[in-house]
Amino acid sequence: MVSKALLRLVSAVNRRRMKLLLGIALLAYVAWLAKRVGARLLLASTSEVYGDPEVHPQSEDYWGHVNPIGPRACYDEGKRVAETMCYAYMKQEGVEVRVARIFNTFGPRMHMNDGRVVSNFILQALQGEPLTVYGSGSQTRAFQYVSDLVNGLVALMNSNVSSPVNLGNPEEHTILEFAQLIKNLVGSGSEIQFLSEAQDDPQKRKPDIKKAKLMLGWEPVVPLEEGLNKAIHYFRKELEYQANNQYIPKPKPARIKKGRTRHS
Ligand SMILES: O=c1ccn([C@@H]2O[C@H](COP(=O)(O)OP(=O)(O)O[C@H]3OC[C@@H](O)[C@H](O)[C@H]3O)[C@@H](O)[C@H]2O)c(=O)[nH]1
Repeated sequence: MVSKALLRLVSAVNRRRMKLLLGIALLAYVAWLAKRVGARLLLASTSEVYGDPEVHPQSEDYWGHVNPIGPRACYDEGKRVAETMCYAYMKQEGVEVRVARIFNTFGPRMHMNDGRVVSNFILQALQGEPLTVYGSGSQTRAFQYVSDLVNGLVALMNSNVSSPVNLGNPEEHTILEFAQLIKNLVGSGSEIQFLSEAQDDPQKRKPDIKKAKLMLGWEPVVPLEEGLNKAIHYFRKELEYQANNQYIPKPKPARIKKGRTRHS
């Protein structure tokens, strides 16, 4: 009876809400398991907990600015509640937790269908397709290479820092600058196509990594262009393996406001 009702509930929720519910249920299970076996728990949290920030750059003591009913809310609030649960388990059950707030990360072996800006732009540039910039492209991001993140996570797990720590590369660029950089690195003749802005898209994002530097002795070492060249090499090879070489990443429609497409 209960399981039928649960099945109906699960089938009624869409994928995003499902992710939120399953994420919370899984974390509760993992935290319980960590307590049982005395393990240290790592939460891969995110810069999305800061939402569309009113503080710049974002340091760990900033509480964030998230729209709780917007299209990003399931992800953002899911990660926020995951942090809440970790610290409740730490205080009440004595579970050791480490919380990494991970900023935009990229590198080889990203999924072709990932949908995030790095893989979209590289795949579009490699195939001579327009690079799809959402909104004016004046919003900023700071991208870290995957090996820097891995080193940061290892340092965090080996540390005694139980409060949240930002892991990201503070080199900040507008998305338009980023599109032009990728075009140049690929040597692509693609045009830049401006699409409607994504709803609740954070307008500025850059990690304050003073805490990671001081308490973990960590900072990113891979320059943006070097990391991008490695990612470009990877995607070029992947495309060669595609049967028809016709894969074109599509902008994520669910997060784009309805409106007319503009061309540069
Ligand atoms: O094709 C695209 C894709 C994205 N964008 C823009 O590029 C920026 C970055 O978008 P992404 O989807 O790559 O990533 P976001 O910064 O929005 O969120 C990300 O950041 C933190 C992680 O935890 C999340 O998993 C990830 O979604 C946004 O401003 C977005 O609107 C484009 O202009 N064109």
